[in-house]
Amino acid sequence: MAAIKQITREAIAKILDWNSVISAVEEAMVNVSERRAVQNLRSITAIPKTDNILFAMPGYLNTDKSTALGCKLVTLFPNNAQRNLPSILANILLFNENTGVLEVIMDGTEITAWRTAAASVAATKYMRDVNSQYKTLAIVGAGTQAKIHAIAFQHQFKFVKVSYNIIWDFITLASNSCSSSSSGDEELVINMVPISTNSTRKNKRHAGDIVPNYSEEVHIWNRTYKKGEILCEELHRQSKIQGTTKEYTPFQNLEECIKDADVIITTTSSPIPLVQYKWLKPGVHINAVGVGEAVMELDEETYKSSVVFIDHLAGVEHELRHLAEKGVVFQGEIGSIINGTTPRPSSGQITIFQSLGT
Ligand SMILES: NC(=O)C1=CN([C@@H]2O[C@H](COP(=O)(O)OP(=O)(O)OC[C@H]3O[C@@H](n4cnc5c(N)ncnc54)[C@H](OP(=O)(O)O)[C@@H]3O)[C@@H](O)[C@H]2O)C=CC1
Ligand SMILES: O=C([O-])C1=[NH+]CCC1
Repeated sequence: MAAIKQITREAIAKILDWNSVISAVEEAMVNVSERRAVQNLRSITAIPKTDNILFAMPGYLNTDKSTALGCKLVTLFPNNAQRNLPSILANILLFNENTGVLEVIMDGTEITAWRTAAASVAATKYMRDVNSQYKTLAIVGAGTQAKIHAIAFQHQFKFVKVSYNIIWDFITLASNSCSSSSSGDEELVINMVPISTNSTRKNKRHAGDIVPNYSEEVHIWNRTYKKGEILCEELHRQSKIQGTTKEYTPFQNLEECIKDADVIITTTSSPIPLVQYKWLKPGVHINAVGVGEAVMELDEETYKSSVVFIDHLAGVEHELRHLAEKGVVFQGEIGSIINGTTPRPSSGQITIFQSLGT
């Protein structure tokens, strides 16, 4: 038998890019919904007297483009941060579908991180109106998923509101002479500011100059505030290197963090609800990503007052039975919105993508 090919985490990380991962995940979601992909219930082995879990996630795909028989094995060890290891570690095994011979073992840790964020991106794109404007993104948590979601969402949606001040020589704030327009996902707001009060004068700005202000529109709340602060600094540094100068703000208070958000992403292992319905802005979209034996990031009222879509119906019926028993209705899979068999929710409704994973 031929040697098993091994693909390392570093090799995988080099070839991932957002456009490819997002479109592959969207295609996978459609394949799941059209039952071209065989995705059985995953097995969950909870290790007694710990919070640790081993997931086995087998699958088979047979489409015009590709066939694959594989199994992802994932460990969730929530206290791994103390050991300087990721909480989620994954390996993917690929078999020859004619002989059953194991051909490839690839590291799945990076793929799991990117795939999960790409699924939330796809859900946000398809559950919301195509013309939605996104100004404020709030992320709950500051671990691996929080960081990769921040990067993926900035790639896809650009959540930063840019306002421009035009410097004037005279005081004129007549609103009909202010112009406002939008381009893409960014909002352009032109404010007229009398030059006598504009501090940029000492920097030799001239009347008529347009001065960009970047407002801080990515909010991050974390149980351990310091880690949220460190993540914000890291994301800000990275965006500066890329020349995009985005701002990320850490919050001490969760309500303050999420109350103005257009999109919220929850990425924690909290066993008690963090997000409360009474704090939410009408029409907000939530991607609920935290998953585990007892994880519950949104309160019951939020689920019951929202349109809830998921990634894999059978998996959700099995693993989130407790929510269904409380009356939470799962409307369908994201794949069925992407392929056009289910309409996207109407705007104004609070929407939730409850992610389980694959
Ligand atoms: N849906 C999917 O497809 C996937 C889901 N996941 C799930 O996403 C979640 C995050 O994973 P990952 O980012 O890798 O994990 P990390 O360990 O990197 O981050 C965990 C985050 O959860 C926070 N947290 C843990 N316990 C609590 C609590 N009781 N109350 C509030 N916050 C808490 C931590 O805060 P602090 O810094 O204070 O410790 C930290 O911000 C997990 O539940 C995981 O199972 C992961 C991959 C795929
Ligand atoms: O998709 C995935 O790999 C996981 N979902 C929940 C924990 C791991």
